[in-house]
Amino acid sequence: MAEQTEKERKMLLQEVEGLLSFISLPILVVEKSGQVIHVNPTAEHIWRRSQVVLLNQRLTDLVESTKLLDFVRRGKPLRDYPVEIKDAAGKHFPYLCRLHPLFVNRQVEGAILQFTEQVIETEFEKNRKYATRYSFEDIRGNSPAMIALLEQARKIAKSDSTVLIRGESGTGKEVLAQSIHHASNRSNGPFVAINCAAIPESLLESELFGYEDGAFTGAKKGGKPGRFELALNGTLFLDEIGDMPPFLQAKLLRVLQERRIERIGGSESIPVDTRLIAATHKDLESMIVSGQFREDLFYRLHVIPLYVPALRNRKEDLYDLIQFYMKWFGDRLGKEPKRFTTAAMKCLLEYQWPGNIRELENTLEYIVNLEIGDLVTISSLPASIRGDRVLEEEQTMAATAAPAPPFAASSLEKTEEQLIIQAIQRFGKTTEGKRKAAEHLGISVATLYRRLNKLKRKHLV
Ligand SMILES: Nc1ncnc2c1ncn2[C@@H]1O[C@H](COP(=O)(O)OP(=O)(O)OP(=O)(O)O)[C@@H](O)[C@H]1O
Repeated sequence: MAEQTEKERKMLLQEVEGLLSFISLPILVVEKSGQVIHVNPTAEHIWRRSQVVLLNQRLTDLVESTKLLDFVRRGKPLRDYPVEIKDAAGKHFPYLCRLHPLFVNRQVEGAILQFTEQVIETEFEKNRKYATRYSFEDIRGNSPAMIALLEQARKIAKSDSTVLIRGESGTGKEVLAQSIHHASNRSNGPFVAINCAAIPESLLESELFGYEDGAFTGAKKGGKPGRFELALNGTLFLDEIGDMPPFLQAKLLRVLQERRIERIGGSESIPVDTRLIAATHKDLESMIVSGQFREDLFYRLHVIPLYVPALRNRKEDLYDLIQFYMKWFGDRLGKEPKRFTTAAMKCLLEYQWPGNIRELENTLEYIVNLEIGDLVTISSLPASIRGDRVLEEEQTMAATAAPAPPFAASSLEKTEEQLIIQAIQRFGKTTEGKRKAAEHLGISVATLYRRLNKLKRKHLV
């Protein structure tokens, strides 16, 4: 009988070992005391110790965590509990631990622990993170300025020379940079972007060049590659280069000259195989004169200069872009495209668009979201765009609805007076009422007060 039980126990042990060997994540089985009693081959690989050595270890020798052993003893199941594993060389690596407690007669006897890498991304995730969203086909615009720009950009896409893209904010500089990468011989490599204005100076250096283990207080264990390294065989997009601090301008210049980098706190010189595209909305020439930007760096970057025109300088493209975004947001939000009154369209076409395509995109998203039926009038446009023009449209609409009166300045004036009187009757004469009336009419409060004073003089209000 005892012989039979012993045989079954041995079989069971072999089954456990066999099953564990099929699992590609590192597994430790521990007793309540923390003594390791089973490991799988992946664990040997992760801890860089043989099975025999691991079986003589205790959990606290292998995993850095103040609480894990306590959880084992209490039989507490865990999912994604952050710990650090310690390898034979004493290096620490962040992992997430899953704990499955083992009970016999309701008493905790041990646990199965499974570990998953915490920060190391899969190739798929890496590629998705650094993939481009845009290609030349996505860039809309048939104005002569855009046609010339796109022709030039397509021509230089295949070369490895540094590109400097200039243009106002929101004109599409990053879209162009991505399209160049997409059409280049490096399109299978990553497109890594960094905004030099958005990252604090103190972090920008380590983000760009990376660092070695222990390079500074707070540095991640094991070090970290910088964006230059991440962009290997791909393109590095340095956005807002005009905001790069002087000491980094000097460092970047050296990298461009030597095509090698060194991580902070490291001594190894790493070759840089990445194409550089820089962009800025700043006037670098004036910055050179005022000593804020290095002239030598400017010439290193200015190998292929491209200029993206502001939207107000390519008004030929506006109508098409408005229709495009109306349809695009309509499709995305499941809404029918709306029509514009002539005056509303005129207003959009005459507006100066200081925020360029980004502002246009936001405006169309706003309009598509409005619950106003299918006709967009001036009063549905954002106040910053319609300005004082709402009256103009209401007058035109009133004029088309009623039999056309003989045009006279006085009739226009009367319509305007009527609209103001109606708005005041509707919202009231209080300060809040006047504010609402002004908003409804699409004019500033100051303009409303001026008009009301005039009406008061005529004893109409
Ligand atoms: N030609 C274009 N056709 C369609 N959409 C465009 C075009 N150019 C830009 N866009 C859109 O405009 C928005 C702004 O583009 P992008 O971020 O490339 O501008 P930018 O010039 O890099 O801005 P910033 O200087 O503020 O970083 C993007 O959301 C993009 O979808």
